[in-house]
Amino acid sequence: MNIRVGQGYDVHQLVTGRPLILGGVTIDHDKGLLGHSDADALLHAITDALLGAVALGDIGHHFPDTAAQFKDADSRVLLRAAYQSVQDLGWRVVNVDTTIIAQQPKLKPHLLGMRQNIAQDLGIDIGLVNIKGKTNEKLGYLGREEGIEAQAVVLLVQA
Ligand SMILES: Nc1ccn([C@@H]2O[C@H](COP(=O)(O)O)[C@@H](O)[C@H]2O)c(=O)n1
Ligand SMILES: C[C@@]1(CO)OP(=O)(O)OP(=O)(O)OC[C@H]1O
Repeated sequence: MNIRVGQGYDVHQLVTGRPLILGGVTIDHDKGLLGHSDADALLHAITDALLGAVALGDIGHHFPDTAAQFKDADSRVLLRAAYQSVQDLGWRVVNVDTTIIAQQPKLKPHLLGMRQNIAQDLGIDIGLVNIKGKTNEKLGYLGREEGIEAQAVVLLVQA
């Protein structure tokens, strides 16, 4: 059986006047993430993990932040497109494990919705998608609520 592992990371700045979107869920908060797209750091980390597992580069290579077509893009669309490229090479996701590092807000009430979105976009059972929320114990730029970081690991098997 052929298997592959992929790892992804993303961070976006938290600013006023932007919506906070993580895992495709819009979270009520006084600040949101800044980016060329909707700046969904969690979905970007998963997208990079998928692409990384099959040596297809990274999200910026496939969806450049210089391209007008990706301005304010829905990161679920980018995730699905990246996963299609992975599937076209004969691979499918076994499971996804992720961590979001956010000093605020509390993510726990939103995790189920995020998992549902990701499971739907990858066509897998929700039990194969995990999201862990962490503060940064008030340390550094994450602890000062200047940004939110996400990390992801995916396992693929040859379909
Ligand atoms: N933005 C966050 C951060 C954390 N949680 C939950 O709180 C637990 C404790 O977090 P620490 O960073 O203090 O270890 C964590 O395990 C999460 O369950 C959260 O929901 N949202
Ligand atoms: C997604 C893209 C494209 O809209 O823009 P951003 O929202 O800035 O996100 P980033 O994590 O820098 O990833 C790559 C970009 O090309």
